[in-house]
Amino acid sequence: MDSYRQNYQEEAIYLRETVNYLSNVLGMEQNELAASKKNLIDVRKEMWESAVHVVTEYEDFWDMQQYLTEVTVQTANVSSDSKRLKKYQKMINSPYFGRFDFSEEGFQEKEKIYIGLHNLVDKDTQKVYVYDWRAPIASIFYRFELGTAEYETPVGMSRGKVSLKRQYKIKNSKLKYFFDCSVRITDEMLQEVLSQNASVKMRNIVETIQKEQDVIIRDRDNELLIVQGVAGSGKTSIALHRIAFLLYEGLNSNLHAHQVMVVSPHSIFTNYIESVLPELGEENVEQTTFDSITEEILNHRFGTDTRENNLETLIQSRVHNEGSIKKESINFKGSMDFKRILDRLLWYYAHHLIEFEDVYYNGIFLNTRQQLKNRFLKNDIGIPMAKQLKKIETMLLDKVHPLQRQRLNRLEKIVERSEGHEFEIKSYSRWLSIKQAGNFLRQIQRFTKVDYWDLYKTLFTTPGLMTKLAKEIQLPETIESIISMTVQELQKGQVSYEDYPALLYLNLKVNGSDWFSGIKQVVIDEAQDYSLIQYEVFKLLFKNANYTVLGDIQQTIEKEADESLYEDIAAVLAKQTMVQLRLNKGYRSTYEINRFTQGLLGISRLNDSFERHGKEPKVIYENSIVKIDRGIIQSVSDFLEFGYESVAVICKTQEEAFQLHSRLSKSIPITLIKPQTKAIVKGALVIPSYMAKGLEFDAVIVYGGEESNYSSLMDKKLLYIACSRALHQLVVYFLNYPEKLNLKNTQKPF
Ligand SMILES: Nc1ncnc2c1ncn2[C@@H]1O[C@H](COP(=O)(O)OP(=O)(O)OP(=O)(O)O)[C@@H](O)[C@H]1O
Repeated sequence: MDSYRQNYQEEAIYLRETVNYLSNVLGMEQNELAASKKNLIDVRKEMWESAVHVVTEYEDFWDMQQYLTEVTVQTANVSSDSKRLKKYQKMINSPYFGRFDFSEEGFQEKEKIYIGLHNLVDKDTQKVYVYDWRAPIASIFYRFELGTAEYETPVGMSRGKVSLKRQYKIKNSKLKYFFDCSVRITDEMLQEVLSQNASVKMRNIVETIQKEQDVIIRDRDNELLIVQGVAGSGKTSIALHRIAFLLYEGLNSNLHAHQVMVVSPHSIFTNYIESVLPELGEENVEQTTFDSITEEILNHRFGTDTRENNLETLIQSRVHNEGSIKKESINFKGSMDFKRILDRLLWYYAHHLIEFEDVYYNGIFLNTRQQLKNRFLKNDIGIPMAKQLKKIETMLLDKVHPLQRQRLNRLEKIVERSEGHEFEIKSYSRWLSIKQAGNFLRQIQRFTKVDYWDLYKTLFTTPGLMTKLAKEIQLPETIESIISMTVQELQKGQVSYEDYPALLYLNLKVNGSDWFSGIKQVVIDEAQDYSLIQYEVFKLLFKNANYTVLGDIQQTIEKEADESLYEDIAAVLAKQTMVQLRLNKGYRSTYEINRFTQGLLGISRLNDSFERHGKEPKVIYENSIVKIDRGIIQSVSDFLEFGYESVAVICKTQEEAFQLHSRLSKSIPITLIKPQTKAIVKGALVIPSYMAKGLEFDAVIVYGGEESNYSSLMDKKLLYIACSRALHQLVVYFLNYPEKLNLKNTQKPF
């Protein structure tokens, strides 16, 4: 018998043993779940039949409480039993995907380590059938070639030798094939995974995690992990696998899914990634977008301007002068300089703009204005301003309280003497007393109430205040235009999108925040899209959290940014330990598409890309829109016919997408993706470039329009983002020849 067949037989036997054990476990788990469900029903029934339904005495309450506790315990049992059952059900289809043989230093025996989605251990014999991919020893599989290897254990590094690495394809509990990979996880498996169709949901990559990705996933030493990764390098996938890893680790350190927050760019993205963790056997974590944080904390006070609206305005108005002021305004209002000005505004307000008054109650002296001011400014423990002022208000009201009683007595005497209220002396006096107390409260609230919105308006509407506060800070040359643009908007009662982070910052500084204080881990994807003030807001919101921040400088569109952004982010978040890592290899697109997209940005030294080959991208230019439309319709039909499941026609703006969709939809079924869209569907769709960020499609058709459409650097980045969404095929349509873009592979000269 040749060695492959012999190995095959051995592997088939091991798989059978594993599946048999799993089937037994599944049977037991099913029984346990059935038992715990029955217990829950019994307890509920007993509670309904025996416990009192109306609590009248303390004993009733006690009785009820005991039932409720029992119901809670049984519900938790059902939930954990069904979670375990699901885990094993998922495992039985494919219990493991990899193996390596490891001889640990100091031990004779060679261990066969099988790696799968979860641990599988025989409770009686302690035999480990499968190790969870997140277990410390499993890191060897992802990081080491044949030969010496090491992994971290709670008592230090453990070293040894790897003598075999093997990968498996197991489906429906049957071994399809396996192969040995002497160097690293072979490209063969990765080729197969990457050549599949794109899905409307992101998938897990646990079988093919690459070494450099594994380093990021398993980092435990740093409170802040920053990753710069090129398009398609796996940043989002890794972020999610990292969460799964941290939750696994968290079994000991008590990290739970509800303590993890993923900040996503938009709700389509939220929907796109939400199945990965459940696929990995973990509960879904909290997800939010900056826009929903804004809405929630600012309590819908300023309308509903969204990031998408803002981008749309910015991209469309670029050609006009207001575009550049708008851009300057966005840059300035998101900068650390502006944050410093806001800090000074808060200081200035506290020291100069709160008009404390001497306080009397019915002629009785309570406090001088100076006493109140001193008390307010002596804020050793940094209580937020609004809370500090509230304390002063409470102190004054406490002083007034006993005086109010005396005042009521006096009022009763006065009312008694006056005409017209003989039969309502008490109630009328009380009414007078309440009215006077209200007046007193309004009087002190002239200085104890502070509104972050008033503060912000003051900054822009008080002549010279911005310059005064900006001492030694370099204001933009266009500051006067920015101020007058802002004042005009404020006068119309409008608040621009770029004002939101500053308003949030002021709000959180003035009122304090306990909104997300329970969050222990924060993942910020598309990190390049947030301004430094937004990071200041994150820092105030997620005070007690560690951060994983992932971005790609090449995909920045609102502002000019370089890699110093990451240093700035690190400075803002100010964590004790941090590391910055890079992912330079793109996995999403074919080699040809990768080369093309990088050429768009004029990158001379091309980033690495995984060598999966496909067709060269095409650039087609036509001399009329009608011909372009006809071409797009043909391309969409060809791609769908070929078997691609997702074909995206990417336009620069929403406006363009809308127009194009209304023309195309007369000839083919095609979906328009709008800012309100919550989820991507299969088939053909039209989508604006900035909404396609983070997503991917089998084939991408870029509607280029006029060449001038993509002439500025920001536009080129939009084009880059659009093109880098393609997995297998890319076509770009232009109206007339795009001279300046220096595109290769142009076809169809007319
Ligand atoms: N190790 C891997 N094994 C299999 N697939 C991978 C691997 N790494 C990345 N991929 C695939 O590459 C594609 C891109 O991954 P992902 O979206 O996470 O990249 P990204 O860096 O966030 O991209 P972008 O910045 O362009 O949005 C996905 O289809 C993902 O499944």
